[in-house]
Amino acid sequence: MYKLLPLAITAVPVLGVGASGWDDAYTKAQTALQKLSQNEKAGIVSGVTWEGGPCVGNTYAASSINYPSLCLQDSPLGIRFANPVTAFPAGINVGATWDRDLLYARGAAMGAEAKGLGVHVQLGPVSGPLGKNPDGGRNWEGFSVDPYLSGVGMEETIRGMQDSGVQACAKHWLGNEQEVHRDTISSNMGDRETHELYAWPFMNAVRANVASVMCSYNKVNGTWGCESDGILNELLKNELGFRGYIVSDWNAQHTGVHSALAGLDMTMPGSDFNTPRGSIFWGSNLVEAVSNGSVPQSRLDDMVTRVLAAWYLVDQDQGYPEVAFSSWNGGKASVNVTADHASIARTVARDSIVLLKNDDQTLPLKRPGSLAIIGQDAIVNPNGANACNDRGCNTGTLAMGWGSGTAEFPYLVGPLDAIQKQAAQDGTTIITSTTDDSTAAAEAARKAETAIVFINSDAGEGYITVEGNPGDRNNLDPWHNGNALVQAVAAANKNVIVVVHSVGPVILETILAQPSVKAIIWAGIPGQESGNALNDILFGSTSPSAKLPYTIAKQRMMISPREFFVDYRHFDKNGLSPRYEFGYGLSYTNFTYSALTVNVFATSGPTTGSIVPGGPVELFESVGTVKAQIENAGLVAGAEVAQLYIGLPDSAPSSPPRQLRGFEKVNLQPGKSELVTFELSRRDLSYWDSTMQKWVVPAGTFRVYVGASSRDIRQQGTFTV
Ligand SMILES: OC[C@H]1O[C@@H](O[C@H]2[C@H](O)[C@@H](O)[C@H](O[C@H]3[C@H](O)[C@@H](O)[C@H](O)O[C@@H]3CO)O[C@@H]2CO)[C@H](O)[C@@H](O)[C@@H]1O
Repeated sequence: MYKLLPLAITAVPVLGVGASGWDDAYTKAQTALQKLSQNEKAGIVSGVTWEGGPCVGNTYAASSINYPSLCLQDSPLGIRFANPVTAFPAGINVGATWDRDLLYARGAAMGAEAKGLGVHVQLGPVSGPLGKNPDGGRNWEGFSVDPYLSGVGMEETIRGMQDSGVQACAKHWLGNEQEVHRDTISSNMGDRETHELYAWPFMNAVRANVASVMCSYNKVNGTWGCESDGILNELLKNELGFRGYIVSDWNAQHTGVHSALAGLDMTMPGSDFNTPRGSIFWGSNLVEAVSNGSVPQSRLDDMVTRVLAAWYLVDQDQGYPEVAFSSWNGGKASVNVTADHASIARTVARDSIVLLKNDDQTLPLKRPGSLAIIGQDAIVNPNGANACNDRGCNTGTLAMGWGSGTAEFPYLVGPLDAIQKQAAQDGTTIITSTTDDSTAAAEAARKAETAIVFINSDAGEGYITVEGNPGDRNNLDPWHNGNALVQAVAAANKNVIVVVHSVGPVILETILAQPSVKAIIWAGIPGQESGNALNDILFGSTSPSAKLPYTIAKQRMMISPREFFVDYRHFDKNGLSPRYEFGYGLSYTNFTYSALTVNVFATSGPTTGSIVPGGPVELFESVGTVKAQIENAGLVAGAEVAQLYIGLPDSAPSSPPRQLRGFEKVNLQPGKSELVTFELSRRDLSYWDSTMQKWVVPAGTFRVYVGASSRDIRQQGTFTV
C-alpha cells in the first residue's frame, strides 16, 4: 500500500506562487544573476571549506553585485561559538510551553542576536529528528514528537527569526532520527508516514517562507538525503512549493553532478573535515560540470537565484552588519547583542516546567524551615558551565544537550544558587549534598523537613560520546545512578521532591515506587536561567502551565513505534497505558471544560488546486472551528493549554485513533472563564492517500476531543463530512 519515494531523477522543480515576498525577491535575484560570472555563481553556492572563514559555514563573496561571503552559523538555541550571547532553553523546552507567543519571541530574540553578530543564516530550527526514537540524541533540538506541535514550533520560530532579519534554516530534511550510524543508515519510510509525520512540520516551515532547508546525512529509502531527487526536487520543491535553497549538512554531499541534479543548491562546508581538505565537489568543479554539459546552466542559475532570493527576502542587501566574531578563536564578539533577552529565556524556561506529580499539595513550597538540596545536578559544573567543547560532558546541572546545537553560556544560574537566594528571604535553612553519593545524600536528607533531589539524563550529536552514550542515549534511565540516589533520599525523608533535567523522556517507575516521593518536576534543558525559572515554580510565584511534548512510558520497551504510530499514536492504537501521556501537566489550580461547539463545513475529496509555499493551496484554507469554554475553577491564577484532537472516519484506513489538531493557551484568574476557538484547516482533516498521491478529506463521521491532555478528554463531539 505504501509507495516508496522514487529514486530516479524525474522531477523539474517548479516555483511556488502566492508569497509576494518571494516574488519581489526573485525579481531582484534574477536581475542580479545577469551580472554574475560563472565563477561567482559557483562561489555563491559553495562553502570555502571547514574553518575557512569566521563562521561554521562561509560562501564566496561576489563583488560584481556587492554580495558578501555568507555567514552560516548554528544553533537552534542561540549563536554557537560566540560570546556573549543568550543561551536559550532548547527546542524541547519551548515546545513544552505550547505557547505561540513565546515561540515567536524566542525566535525573534535569537534572530536579533544573529543579525547583530553578522550571521546571515542561523542553522535552525529543527524538526528532524521528530523523535520517533525516544532515545534519539538530537530530539531535544526540536520541539515535540508530534508533527502538529512541531509544525507550530517551526512556523512561529521561523517567523520570529526572519522578522528579525536572519535567514532561518529548517533542518534536517529528512528522517534524521538517530545519531548512531547516522551517515550510513537508510531511513526507510512509507509514503504516508513521510507526509503525515516527517514532512508535516517542514510544510509549516515552508509556509512560513523559510529561507533555507538543510538536507540530512542519512539515506532516505536507499538514497542519500542530499542526493535524492525524490525528497529534494519532487517532495520539497515541487510538492511543498519551497522557493528557498537546500543546503547540505556539513559534509553530507557525496557527488558533484548527481547532487546538483537532485536539487541540492548549496554545499557546506565546501570540503570534508580532513586536513588537507579533500572531497571538494563544487566550486571550480561545478563550473567545469556546467561547461562540459553534465549540469545544465539552468540548474546552476536556479541554485544561485534561490540563494540570492533568500538573501533579498529578508532584506539582507540593506546594510547588513559585518560578522563580529570568529568561531575559531574563542568567539569573543566585538558587540554585545544580548539586550534584554535573558527575560525571554527565563520566561520560556519557567513556562516549560512540567509538574508531573504533586501529592498533598507539596508544591509550591511554603517557607519551609529546612530544605535539603541533593545531587550534582543542583550545581553548576565546578570547572565552568562551558568547560566541555560543545557541552560534551554531563557534569553539574544539565541545561543543554551536546553537539552543534549548542551555544556558550554567558552565565548559568544553577538550582542551588537560586534556591539559596529564596531561602535567605524565607528564613529557610539549606542543607546540601551536591554529589551523587547516596550515603551523603541520605545524611543530608535526614536533617531537613523536605528534600529536593536533582537527577538528569543527557544526549547529543554523534561526533561526541559522553559517558558511553554515542549521541543517542543508551537507555531512558536517569544518569549517575539517579534512581539509587532518589531511593536513598526517600528512605531518609518523608517529603521528597524530584527535579528531572533531561533531554526527553526518563523512565520514572523506580522513583514513583517510593512513597516518600511526593512531587516530580520535569524541567527539561532550560538554558542559562535554569535556577531562576525553577524557583518561580518551586516557590509558587507562577503556576506551572507546561504540558509534556512527548509520552513518558512505564518502560522503554513499550515504545516501539511502527510506521506512523509514533508516541501517543502507538499507545492509543494498542490500548497501552502510558505513565504520563502526551500533553499531560499539572497546575496549582484546576480548570473545567464545557460548552463544546463544532462548526465544520469541509467537503470530502482530494486537493486539486495549485501549489503555494507549504503545499496545495486548499490545505491551508479554513474549514471551520471547534470551541469550548475553559474556566479556572481553583484558587490561584494559572494558564491552561486546551488541546484539540481529531479522529478520522473509518474511510481513512489505518489511521491513529486521534491526532493533535489544535491547541490554545489561556491565562485565567480564579473564577474566570474564556471561550477558546480552535481554527481547523483542510490539512487538519486530511490524510495522505498514497495511491492518489493527494491529501484527501475522507467522507464520514469525524470524532472531536477537547481536553487537558491526549488522555484527559473533557468534551467530545462529532461532525460528518
Ligand atoms: O555546524 C553545522 C552543521 O554541522 C553538523 O555538525 C557538525 C558540527 O558542526 C561540527 O562541529 C562537527 O565537527 C567535528 C567533525 O565531525 C569531526 O570529524 C572532527 O574531528 O571534529 C569536529 C568537531 O570539532 O561535525 C559535525 C558533523 O559531523 C550538524 O549536523 C548540523 O546540524 C549543523 O548545523
